[in-house]
Amino acid sequence: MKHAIIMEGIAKGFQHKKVIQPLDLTIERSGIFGLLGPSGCGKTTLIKMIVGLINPDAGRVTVLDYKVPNEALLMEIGYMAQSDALYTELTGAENLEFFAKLYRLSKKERSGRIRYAAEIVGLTNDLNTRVAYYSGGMKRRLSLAIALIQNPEILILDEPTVGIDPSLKRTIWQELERLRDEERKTIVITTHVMDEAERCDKLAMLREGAIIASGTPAALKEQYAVKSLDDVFLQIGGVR
Ligand SMILES: Nc1ncnc2c1ncn2[C@@H]1O[C@H](COP(=O)(O)OP(=O)(O)OP(=O)(O)O)[C@@H](O)[C@H]1O
Repeated sequence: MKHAIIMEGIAKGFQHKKVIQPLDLTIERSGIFGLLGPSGCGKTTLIKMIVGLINPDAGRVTVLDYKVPNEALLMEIGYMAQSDALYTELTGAENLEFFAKLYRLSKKERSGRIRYAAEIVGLTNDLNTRVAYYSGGMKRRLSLAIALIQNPEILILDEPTVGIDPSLKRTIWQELERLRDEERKTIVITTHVMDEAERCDKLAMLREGAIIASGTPAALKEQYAVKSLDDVFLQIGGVR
């Protein structure tokens, strides 16, 4: 299987407003794919359709050869949403334990995966604190740890590093690259941050629900004859 994600003829509207124009998108296995575009262009809507959280009005989504939605796929997708869905009355460790159990990991697997995920997001020393006392950034990090917990084939991360300090951001990116290189994982991220976009293998740029450019960061810069992805972004976001 060459492609992890195939979207064909996908369209979506909310209350008569077209949010995703009919579009096709394929995402290869084992790579980091970035979705870029101005606020409100439809990035989150698009990834929610990959995860199976919302149904497209038209078209078909296939993930790892399964037609979405599919229950078996839940095990294979780690999803970090933009808003945190955490149990604030529980500690960080209890949240991780809860999700690890949901994915039916054995006791031994659970403790190993919790240790790993907490380490990656720098929460090892805060695991026994109730999430109600976490800062915004700590909650984001816990959400990322939950996305990693069952060791999924595909990670879908909606602005994963917002509110995360530069040194931890570096650790997280190193781990995403390791997951791609050593474990052949597929990672899809949305971002507004251009240095992150530079690290993606491929990008799709969205505007008003349509993909208006896609390719490697280098190819996009060449296409728009500019030196930085910021300039590509500005042209796409600004020029109509
Ligand atoms: N459930 C909904 N009901 C109505 N409108 C919605 C709904 N979800 C999204 N929208 C609208 O769809 C458009 C695209 O939203 P979406 O969240 O996909 O954008 P985005 O590119 O992820 O934005 P951002 O970068 O700000 O997160 C917006 O105009 C938004 O208001």
